[in-house]
Order: sequence, then structure tokens, then C-alpha cells
Amino acid sequence: MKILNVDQIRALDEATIRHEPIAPINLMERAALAFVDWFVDRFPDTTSTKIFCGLGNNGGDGMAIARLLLERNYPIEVNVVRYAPRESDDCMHNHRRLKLVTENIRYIEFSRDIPAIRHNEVIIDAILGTGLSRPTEGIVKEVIGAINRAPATVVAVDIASGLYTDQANAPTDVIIEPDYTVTFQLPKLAFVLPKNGRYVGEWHTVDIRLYKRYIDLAPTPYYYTQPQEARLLLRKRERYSNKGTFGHALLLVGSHGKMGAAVLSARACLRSGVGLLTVQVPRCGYGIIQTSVPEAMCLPDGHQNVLTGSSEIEGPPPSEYSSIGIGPGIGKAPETLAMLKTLLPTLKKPIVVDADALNLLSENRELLSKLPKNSILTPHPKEFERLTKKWDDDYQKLELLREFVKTYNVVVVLKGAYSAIATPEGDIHFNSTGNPGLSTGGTGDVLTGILTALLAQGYDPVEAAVLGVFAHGLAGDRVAEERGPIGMIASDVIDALRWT
Ligand SMILES: NC(=O)C1=CN([C@@H]2O[C@H](COP(=O)(O)OP(=O)(O)OC[C@H]3O[C@@H](n4cnc5c(N)ncnc54)[C@H](O)[C@@H]3O)[C@@H](O)[C@H]2O)[C@@H](O)CC1
Ligand SMILES: Nc1ncnc2c1ncn2[C@@H]1O[C@H](COP(=O)(O)OP(=O)(O)O)[C@@H](O)[C@H]1O
Ligand SMILES: [K+]
Repeated sequence: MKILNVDQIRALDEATIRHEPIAPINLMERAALAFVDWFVDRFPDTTSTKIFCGLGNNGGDGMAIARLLLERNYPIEVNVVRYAPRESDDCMHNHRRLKLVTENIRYIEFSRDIPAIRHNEVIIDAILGTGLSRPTEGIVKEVIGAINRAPATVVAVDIASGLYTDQANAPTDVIIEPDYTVTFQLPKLAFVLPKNGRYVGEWHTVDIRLYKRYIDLAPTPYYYTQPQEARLLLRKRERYSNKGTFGHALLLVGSHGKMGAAVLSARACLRSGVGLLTVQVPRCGYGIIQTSVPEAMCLPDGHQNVLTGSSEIEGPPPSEYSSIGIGPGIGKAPETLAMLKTLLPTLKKPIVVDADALNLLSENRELLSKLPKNSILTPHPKEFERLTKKWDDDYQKLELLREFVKTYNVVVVLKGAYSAIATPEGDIHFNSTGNPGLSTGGTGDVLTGILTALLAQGYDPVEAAVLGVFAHGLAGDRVAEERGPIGMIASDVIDALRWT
């Protein structure tokens, strides 16, 4: 699913009006209806609701929503924030229609006009939408402050009033802090960025049948992975396949005290369809791998506690494996750095690089250009900062991300809520699965195992990243559903992986 920018959203609106054709006022009615359907379903028996409407088209939506709810005998008090002398045409039109069904409209011009908001009320925010062009001030800012201070449930129409759709807000901006955002047709970039969490709440899209062809043709670097899109990437197994069909992966993982990372990545790799798995670990980890992951072969490193790349057992050179995953639990010993320096130039196929392997790369930046083309790097934000630099806001972070993948010709999975998968061309796919239960040690190691398995099976690196991150998050969602997010541990995520 695409994420479009404000100008494209406006153009999409116009394209729909022209091509369907549909009068703008009827499109607004359709949007209001879609919102009302969602709202009535979510709040079937609320005793008290207040709506706050502005004077642009978001306010117009609000007035239509108010009328539709009143027509359904829904208890709703209507407030219009009169911050400017004029309304948009469609807002004015809906204002008139609203007055036909109620005389009870409160106009807010001064602080004293702001109504008290009671406990347990539901507030609908339709003050400002995607047309926001400057920070909120005056009476708008006061109303937003009053709503935010109230002990009520807040639902934003399209986007929280005061939040920019695709540019950074200043830290001083006053913005609605909704519990829910119900947005029209497509998710907005602002919804998937960490700094905006409290200005979005739980968000839902409602379909208002905007012109599909415009969406299909609109150029954008931003995508949001839908379940059906991820599922399409999954390959079926051939009846006459054998373990050789699904590749032989090598994991270079673990060090003294961090063998858990090795076990987790190895088990996740096996649970993600790899044909054969070899795990190279420091000698201290040999018995651990052989007993806790019997399905894997183990190469004990020549060194007792850290990886050096030498091995007591003869094995094929790393370049002969179908894929390699490196990083979980390896530490940053000089011997391990030396291994990385020797290894990288010998590799031709994309690899998966995580954790301390990423930290070694940040400290030895000349190695970045030695990475095989299309390799997948899986930093969390701190690791990404070490690879690049500190960013001022999430939008600058996305720019750094796009610049980085293009410079080094790699795929980057920037982990977190809505993990961002950046392709070497600079496109970014935001993941839609996962929950805060995944914020626990070892879940990143699980992801490394998954991605290494998908590469071994011949998945293209971008597809592997999009599918692997989606499946990892979905497994986390299954665990959260069963036992709640708080008690989730990384092993649960491996057990909950399903490739169907
Ligand atoms: N694009 C779409 O697909 C559709 C959009 N609709 C609605 O239209 C909205 C966008 O409408 P508009 O472009 O009129 O945008 P707004 O409703 O956000 O209003 C913009 C107006 O407010 C003024 N303004 C901007 N920032 C302000 C601030 N901080 N304080 C006070 N005034 C400010 C602007 O100068 C402009 O006059 C969407 O959010 C959505 O609710 C729906 O009606 C139908 C479909
Ligand atoms: N709040 C969250 N919502 C969704 N996913 C999350 C959240 N917090 C963490 N995750 C996911 O959990 C994983 C954590 O990885 P990482 O930070 O490398 O942990 P570790 O190194 O301990 O394994 C990532 O895949 C990340 O996307
Ligand atoms: K709004």
C-alpha cells in the first residue's frame, strides 16, 4: 500500500472528483459516512459525545459527521471553533445542512466559550486536517490544550489537528493527542514515525473509494506492507524438493557469555525453511549448539571465546554457502574484526549483518564498501546512528536512511515499531506487524536467523526483508494475543512463526 504526500493526497482528491465524476460535497459525504460507520461500530452506546469542527474541509467532514450522527439519534454536542472569518466552500455547505437538523451549535471564539469536557465523554477532533500549514495558535491552540487535558477518549478525523502529514512538527507545537485516528483511504507518513506516537494513537484507514488509477501511478518512495502483499511474496514448496533445494546457510554468531544469541538465531533460521544450517561459534559454544539446536551442524572456531574465522573442523569456505548471517552475540574483539576484514572481500552473495557486526562496521567504515551488493543490514536506531549520525527528527532520519542504502548498495532494516525497510533504490517499506512485546532481548537475533534462511532459499534481498520482518512481527502479534505482550520472550517468537 502506498503512502502519498500532502500534494498527492490533494491531487488524488481532485482526480477522484474529475474521473468518477463526483461532486466535492458528495465525496465529503462519503468520507463522513465512512467515518461514522467506523465510529458507531467502535462506540455503539456512548452516552455523551462532543465534536469540534474547524473551518476547512476537515471541519466540513466534522459537520457532515455531526449531522449523520444526529440523524441516527446519537447523543452529540456540536462545537465549531471560529478561528477565522471564512469557511471553505464545502464546509459552509455542510454547515448549512447541519443547521437544518440542529439549532444547538456552540461557536468557540474565546476561551470562555470552550465547554467543560466530562469524564467518559468521547471527543471527535475535526478541527484541522491535512491542510495544516502553520503551527496552531490562538483559540485553536487553546481548544486543543483543553481537549488534551480532559479525561476523555479522543478520535481524530483523518489526522490529529496540529500534526503535519509529512513534515516535522516543532517540539513546541500544540497537537491533539488522540486515542484513535481514523484516516481516509491511505495511511499518512506521520503515522509510522516514532516521535509522533502520542499524536496518532491507534490508527485505522477507511475506504472512501478514491481514484485507484491515480494511486497506482503516483510515484512515492514510501509503502506500508499489507498482509496480502507480504503473503504474495511467500513461495510454495515443490513436491519433489529436497533439502538441497532450500540452501545451506552459515551463521557466524555467539561469544563467551552471549551464546543465547547464537541459539536463537539458529533456531529461527531452521524454523524459517532453510535446507541446511551450519553454525560457527567460539569453541566454548560447541556443546551448547550441539545440544540445544541438534538440527544444525556446528563448526567450533579455533578460539575459545570469540569468533576468529578459523576452525578445528574442515568445512567449505564461507563463500560457498547459500547465505551468511553474522553478528548476533559476536562482540567486538580485535580477532573478530580481523575475521570480518578477511571475510567480506571473499563474498559475492548478499549476507545479513546485525548487532556487533554492525558496530564493527561503524568503527571501521572502510568495510562498508566491502559488503556484498544487496546485503541486508538490520540496525536498531542506536546502531543506525553509529553507522550514520544523530538526526534532528524522524524525517531527517528517513533521508539519512535513503542516502545510506544508495551509497552502499544495501538493504537496511531499521528496526522498531513499523520497522523501515530501505531498498538500494531508496524506497522505504514500513512494516505493519509487531507490538511492544517484541522490545525484549533476543528478538533481533531471531530476525537475523529468519532473514538468513530466506536468503538461503533464494529470495531476493528486498523480498526477504519485507517478508521476514512481516512474519517476525506477526509471530510477535500471535504471542501477544495468547499471553499478552509483557511476558513475551524471543523463544516464543520463534515458536509462533508460521509460513502459510
Ligand atoms: N484528500 C482527500 O482525499 C479528502 C479529504 N477530505 C478532508 O479534507 C481535509 C483537508 O482539507 P483542507 O485542505 O481544507 O485542510 P484543513 O481542514 O486542514 O484546513 C485547512 C485550512 O486551515 C488553514 N490552516 C492551516 N493551518 C492552520 C492553523 N494552524 N491554524 C488555523 N488555520 C490553519 C489553512 O490556511 C486552510 O484554510 C482532510 O484532512 C480531510 O479531512 C475529505 O473531505 C474528503 C477526501
Ligand atoms: N514497540 C515495538 N513494536 C514493534 N516491534 C518492536 C518494538 N520494539 C522492538 N520491536 C522489534 O523487536 C526487534 C528488536 O531487535 P533488537 O533491538 O536488535 O533486539 P536484540 O538485539 O535484543 O535482539 C526488532 O525486530 C524490532 O523491530
Ligand atoms: K482532525
